[in-house]
Amino acid sequence: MLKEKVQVQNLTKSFGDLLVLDNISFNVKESEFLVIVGPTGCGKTTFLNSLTRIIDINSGSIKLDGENVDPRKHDLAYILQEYSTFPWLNVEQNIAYGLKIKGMKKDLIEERVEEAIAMVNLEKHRKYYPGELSASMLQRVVIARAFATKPDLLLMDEPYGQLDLNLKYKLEDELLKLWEQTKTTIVFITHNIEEAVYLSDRILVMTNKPTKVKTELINDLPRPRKVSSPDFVELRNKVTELIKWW
Ligand SMILES: Nc1ncnc2c1ncn2[C@@H]1O[C@H](COP(=O)(O)OP(=O)(O)OP(=O)(O)O)[C@@H](O)[C@H]1O
Repeated sequence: MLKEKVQVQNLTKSFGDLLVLDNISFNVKESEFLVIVGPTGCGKTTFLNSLTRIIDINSGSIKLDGENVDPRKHDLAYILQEYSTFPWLNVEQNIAYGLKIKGMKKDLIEERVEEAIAMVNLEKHRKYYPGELSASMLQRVVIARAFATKPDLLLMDEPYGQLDLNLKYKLEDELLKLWEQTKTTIVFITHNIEEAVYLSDRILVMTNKPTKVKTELINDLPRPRKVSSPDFVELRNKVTELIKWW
């Protein structure tokens, strides 16, 4: 039995009179790939900001490994839609940045950077600056930087939302490979139902605001998944029916 890594209990958040997150509870198991899907404006960002304590919540709790989540204590890695590389740092330096901030020793930083560069096949581009890299390479730098910290939890908010389809598929496959290798616990938020079915172990479907967990679906389709297989299409249609925010 895998242990519960994240426990969200009765999480409620409002801005003034606007109730955004309405008594949300769910758990994430260690090494699980959880995908959250929900309508635009349902409070994804509010949820991520609550998790990382950027904003205060009204009530409830978010626990990581049994303790109240605390970015100073826990290693939380974020991958967002915007490429958040530092243009004045090269690939190696970008990957090392978060490790330096954590005060890690130089030897360990070098080891982690090497490992991460190899994981995403950026050996030949280690001295390149972001302005010299393609979109796919930039995304790999961001991924490498996140995995280099060996995070307790990796949070991904629509990371591939703006990429063209072929590139998106390629990066999704790379992400799955890294996830399988590292057994990282991932919470991935998306509007894209096909992406949710392709990636997830479990899908959490959220309602419109005030947002609650509408339902959850276990996704045990065998990997690698084929988007055209009947089982895939059936699950995709099921999630689509459940969401129907349009
Ligand atoms: N600081 C704030 N003050 C007031 N209202 C806010 C604040 N932050 C978010 N909101 C409101 O909370 C609701 C949820 O916003 P949030 O940005 O979390 O949604 P989202 O699901 O991330 O949106 P999208 O799907 O567009 O990315 C919105 O109605 C938004 O206007």
